[in-house]
Amino acid sequence: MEVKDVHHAYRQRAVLQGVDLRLRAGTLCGIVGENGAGKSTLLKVLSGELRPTRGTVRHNGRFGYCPQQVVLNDALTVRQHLTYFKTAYRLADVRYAEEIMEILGFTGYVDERVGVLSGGTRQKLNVTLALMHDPQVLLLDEPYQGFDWETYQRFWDLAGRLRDGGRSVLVVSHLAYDTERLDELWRLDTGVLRQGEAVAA
Ligand SMILES: Nc1ncnc2c1ncn2[C@@H]1O[C@H](COP(=O)(O)OP(=O)(O)OP(=O)(O)O)[C@@H](O)[C@H]1O
Repeated sequence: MEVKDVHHAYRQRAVLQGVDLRLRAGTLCGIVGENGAGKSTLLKVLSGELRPTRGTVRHNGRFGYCPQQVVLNDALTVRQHLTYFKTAYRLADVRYAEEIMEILGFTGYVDERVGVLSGGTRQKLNVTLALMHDPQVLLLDEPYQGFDWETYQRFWDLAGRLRDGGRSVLVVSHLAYDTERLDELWRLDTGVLRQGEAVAA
Protein backbone atom coordinates (compact mmCIF):
# COMPACT_ATOMS: atom_id res chain seq x y z
CA MET A 1 0.00 0.00 0.00
CA GLU A 2 1.32 3.40 -0.93
CA VAL A 3 0.01 6.61 0.58
CA LYS A 4 1.18 9.95 -0.75
CA ASP A 5 0.58 13.41 0.65
CA VAL A 6 -2.85 12.59 2.08
CA HIS A 7 -4.83 15.48 3.52
CA HIS A 8 -8.23 15.44 5.13
CA ALA A 9 -10.30 18.18 6.74
CA TYR A 10 -13.72 18.15 8.38
CA ARG A 11 -14.98 21.63 7.39
CA GLN A 12 -12.37 24.02 8.86
CA ARG A 13 -10.65 21.35 10.96
CA ALA A 14 -7.58 20.08 9.14
CA VAL A 15 -6.90 16.59 10.56
CA LEU A 16 -4.47 15.01 8.08
CA GLN A 17 -1.92 17.38 6.61
CA GLY A 18 0.34 15.41 4.30
CA VAL A 19 0.54 11.76 5.35
CA ASP A 20 3.08 9.61 3.49
CA LEU A 21 3.30 5.89 4.17
CA ARG A 22 4.57 2.83 2.35
CA LEU A 23 3.30 -0.43 3.77
CA ARG A 24 5.36 -3.27 2.36
CA ALA A 25 4.28 -6.91 2.19
CA GLY A 26 5.33 -8.88 5.26
CA THR A 27 5.40 -5.94 7.67
CA LEU A 28 3.66 -5.33 10.95
CA CYS A 29 3.29 -1.61 11.37
CA GLY A 30 1.90 0.43 14.25
CA ILE A 31 0.53 3.96 14.23
CA VAL A 32 0.03 5.66 17.57
CA GLY A 33 -1.24 9.12 18.43
CA GLU A 34 -3.19 10.99 21.06
CA ASN A 35 -6.97 10.94 21.22
CA GLY A 36 -8.22 13.06 18.36
CA ALA A 37 -4.90 12.96 16.48
CA GLY A 38 -6.70 11.63 13.39
CA LYS A 39 -5.86 7.90 13.49
CA SER A 40 -9.40 6.73 12.69
CA THR A 41 -9.72 9.39 10.02
CA LEU A 42 -6.52 8.10 8.43
CA LEU A 43 -7.77 4.49 8.43
CA LYS A 44 -11.10 5.60 6.94
CA VAL A 45 -9.20 7.31 4.16
CA LEU A 46 -6.94 4.27 3.63
CA SER A 47 -9.96 1.95 3.51
CA GLY A 48 -11.81 4.19 1.05
CA GLU A 49 -14.60 5.08 3.47
CA LEU A 50 -13.53 8.74 3.30
CA ARG A 51 -12.17 10.49 0.26
CA PRO A 52 -9.02 12.51 1.01
CA THR A 53 -9.22 16.20 0.27
CA ARG A 54 -5.80 15.82 -1.36
CA GLY A 55 -3.31 13.02 -2.05
CA THR A 56 -3.49 9.40 -3.18
CA VAL A 57 -3.86 5.91 -1.69
CA ARG A 58 -2.90 2.91 -3.79
CA HIS A 59 -3.04 -0.74 -2.89
CA ASN A 60 -3.14 -4.12 -4.59
CA GLY A 61 -4.97 -7.26 -3.71
CA ARG A 62 -7.44 -8.23 -1.02
CA PHE A 63 -8.02 -5.77 1.70
CA GLY A 64 -9.42 -6.03 5.23
CA TYR A 65 -10.59 -3.22 7.51
CA CYS A 66 -11.59 -3.53 11.13
CA PRO A 67 -13.21 -0.24 12.18
CA GLN A 68 -13.09 1.11 15.73
CA GLN A 69 -16.88 1.14 15.96
CA VAL A 70 -18.11 -2.44 15.90
CA VAL A 71 -20.52 -2.91 12.98
CA LEU A 72 -22.57 -5.95 13.93
CA ASN A 73 -26.25 -6.85 13.83
CA ASP A 74 -27.50 -7.57 17.36
CA ALA A 75 -30.36 -9.72 16.09
CA LEU A 76 -28.07 -12.21 14.30
CA THR A 77 -25.95 -14.97 15.81
CA VAL A 78 -22.18 -15.23 15.42
CA ARG A 79 -22.69 -18.06 12.92
CA GLN A 80 -25.12 -15.95 10.88
CA HIS A 81 -22.52 -13.19 10.69
CA LEU A 82 -19.96 -15.69 9.38
CA THR A 83 -22.43 -16.94 6.77
CA TYR A 84 -23.30 -13.40 5.69
CA PHE A 85 -19.64 -12.41 5.30
CA LYS A 86 -18.79 -15.70 3.61
CA THR A 87 -21.27 -14.76 0.88
CA ALA A 88 -20.05 -11.16 0.74
CA TYR A 89 -16.42 -12.28 0.41
CA ARG A 90 -17.41 -15.14 -1.94
CA LEU A 91 -15.67 -17.78 0.18
CA ALA A 92 -16.16 -21.52 -0.24
CA ASP A 93 -16.41 -22.10 3.53
CA VAL A 94 -15.78 -20.49 6.90
CA ARG A 95 -12.96 -22.78 8.01
CA TYR A 96 -10.42 -20.00 8.25
CA ALA A 97 -12.88 -17.87 10.27
CA GLU A 98 -13.31 -20.81 12.65
CA GLU A 99 -9.55 -21.04 13.02
CA ILE A 100 -9.40 -17.35 13.96
CA MET A 101 -12.26 -17.85 16.42
CA GLU A 102 -10.28 -20.67 17.98
CA ILE A 103 -7.20 -18.48 18.33
CA LEU A 104 -9.21 -15.63 19.86
CA GLY A 105 -11.03 -18.11 22.10
CA PHE A 106 -14.73 -17.58 21.41
CA THR A 107 -15.88 -20.65 19.49
CA GLY A 108 -18.31 -21.39 22.34
CA TYR A 109 -20.39 -18.36 21.34
CA VAL A 110 -21.06 -19.39 17.75
CA ASP A 111 -24.81 -19.82 18.26
CA GLU A 112 -25.29 -16.80 20.53
CA ARG A 113 -27.11 -13.73 19.35
CA VAL A 114 -24.60 -10.90 19.05
CA GLY A 115 -26.81 -8.56 21.11
CA VAL A 116 -26.08 -10.58 24.27
CA LEU A 117 -22.30 -10.83 23.80
CA SER A 118 -19.82 -8.96 26.01
CA GLY A 119 -17.91 -6.01 24.54
CA GLY A 120 -14.69 -8.03 24.26
CA THR A 121 -16.43 -10.92 22.50
CA ARG A 122 -18.12 -8.53 20.05
CA GLN A 123 -14.67 -7.14 19.29
CA LYS A 124 -13.32 -10.66 18.70
CA LEU A 125 -16.07 -11.14 16.12
CA ASN A 126 -15.29 -7.75 14.61
CA VAL A 127 -11.64 -8.77 14.13
CA THR A 128 -12.63 -12.20 12.77
CA LEU A 129 -14.91 -10.64 10.14
CA ALA A 130 -12.09 -8.34 8.97
CA LEU A 131 -9.67 -11.28 8.68
CA MET A 132 -11.74 -14.19 7.42
CA HIS A 133 -11.04 -13.65 3.70
CA ASP A 134 -7.29 -13.61 4.43
CA PRO A 135 -6.60 -10.07 3.19
CA GLN A 136 -3.16 -9.09 1.90
CA VAL A 137 -3.46 -5.65 3.47
CA LEU A 138 -5.08 -5.48 6.88
CA LEU A 139 -6.06 -2.24 8.62
CA LEU A 140 -7.02 -2.58 12.28
CA ASP A 141 -8.37 0.35 14.31
CA GLU A 142 -7.84 -0.21 18.07
CA PRO A 143 -8.26 -3.97 17.49
CA TYR A 144 -7.62 -5.16 21.04
CA GLN A 145 -10.03 -2.82 22.84
CA GLY A 146 -11.81 -4.86 25.51
CA PHE A 147 -9.57 -7.92 25.13
CA ASP A 148 -8.44 -9.73 28.26
CA TRP A 149 -4.70 -10.28 28.68
CA GLU A 150 -4.56 -13.74 27.15
CA THR A 151 -6.61 -12.71 24.11
CA TYR A 152 -4.41 -9.65 23.74
CA GLN A 153 -1.31 -11.89 23.59
CA ARG A 154 -3.01 -14.23 21.16
CA PHE A 155 -4.01 -11.31 18.99
CA TRP A 156 -0.35 -10.24 18.67
CA ASP A 157 0.72 -13.82 17.92
CA LEU A 158 -1.88 -13.89 15.16
CA ALA A 159 -0.73 -10.51 13.78
CA GLY A 160 2.87 -11.78 13.79
CA ARG A 161 1.85 -14.96 12.00
CA LEU A 162 0.05 -12.97 9.30
CA ARG A 163 3.13 -10.79 8.85
CA ASP A 164 5.33 -13.89 8.57
CA GLY A 165 2.93 -15.15 5.90
CA GLY A 166 3.62 -12.04 3.82
CA ARG A 167 0.59 -9.94 4.79
CA SER A 168 0.81 -6.22 5.54
CA VAL A 169 -0.71 -5.47 8.91
CA LEU A 170 -1.35 -1.94 10.14
CA VAL A 171 -2.47 -1.54 13.76
CA VAL A 172 -3.67 1.83 15.01
CA SER A 173 -3.88 2.56 18.71
CA HIS A 174 -3.59 5.37 21.24
CA LEU A 175 -1.46 3.03 23.36
CA ALA A 176 1.99 1.90 22.27
CA TYR A 177 2.54 -1.21 24.33
CA ASP A 178 4.58 -4.06 22.95
CA THR A 179 6.34 -1.96 20.37
CA GLU A 180 9.02 -4.67 20.07
CA ARG A 181 6.44 -6.75 18.22
CA LEU A 182 6.30 -4.16 15.44
CA ASP A 183 8.57 -3.79 12.41
CA GLU A 184 7.71 -0.12 12.11
CA LEU A 185 6.24 2.39 14.48
CA TRP A 186 4.82 5.74 13.40
CA ARG A 187 3.33 8.55 15.41
CA LEU A 188 0.52 10.65 14.00
CA ASP A 189 1.22 14.14 15.23
CA THR A 190 -0.16 17.45 13.94
CA GLY A 191 -1.55 15.71 10.88
CA VAL A 192 1.62 14.00 9.67
CA LEU A 193 3.34 10.69 10.39
CA ARG A 194 6.65 10.88 12.18
CA GLN A 195 9.01 8.02 12.79
CA GLY A 196 8.33 6.45 16.20
CA GLU A 197 11.15 5.31 18.45
CA ALA A 198 13.45 2.68 16.95
CA VAL A 199 12.10 -0.85 17.16
CA ALA A 200 14.46 -3.75 17.69
CA ALA A 201 14.25 -6.41 14.96
N1 LIG B 1 -17.32 13.11 11.11
C1 LIG B 1 -16.61 14.08 11.69
N2 LIG B 1 -16.97 15.37 11.58
C2 LIG B 1 -16.25 16.37 12.14
N3 LIG B 1 -15.14 16.18 12.86
C3 LIG B 1 -14.72 14.91 13.01
C4 LIG B 1 -15.43 13.80 12.45
N4 LIG B 1 -14.77 12.66 12.76
C5 LIG B 1 -13.70 13.03 13.49
N5 LIG B 1 -13.67 14.38 13.66
C6 LIG B 1 -12.64 15.16 14.37
O1 LIG B 1 -11.38 14.89 13.76
C7 LIG B 1 -10.35 14.77 14.74
C8 LIG B 1 -9.68 13.41 14.58
O2 LIG B 1 -10.60 12.38 14.94
P1 LIG B 1 -10.23 10.83 14.86
O3 LIG B 1 -11.41 10.07 15.32
O4 LIG B 1 -9.68 10.54 13.52
O5 LIG B 1 -9.05 10.76 15.94
P2 LIG B 1 -8.35 9.49 16.64
O6 LIG B 1 -6.88 9.76 16.63
O7 LIG B 1 -8.82 8.23 15.99
O8 LIG B 1 -8.92 9.59 18.12
P3 LIG B 1 -9.16 8.46 19.27
O9 LIG B 1 -7.82 8.00 19.75
O10 LIG B 1 -9.89 9.25 20.30
O11 LIG B 1 -10.01 7.38 18.64
C9 LIG B 1 -11.02 14.98 16.10
O12 LIG B 1 -10.82 16.32 16.46
C10 LIG B 1 -12.49 14.70 15.83
O13 LIG B 1 -13.30 15.46 16.68
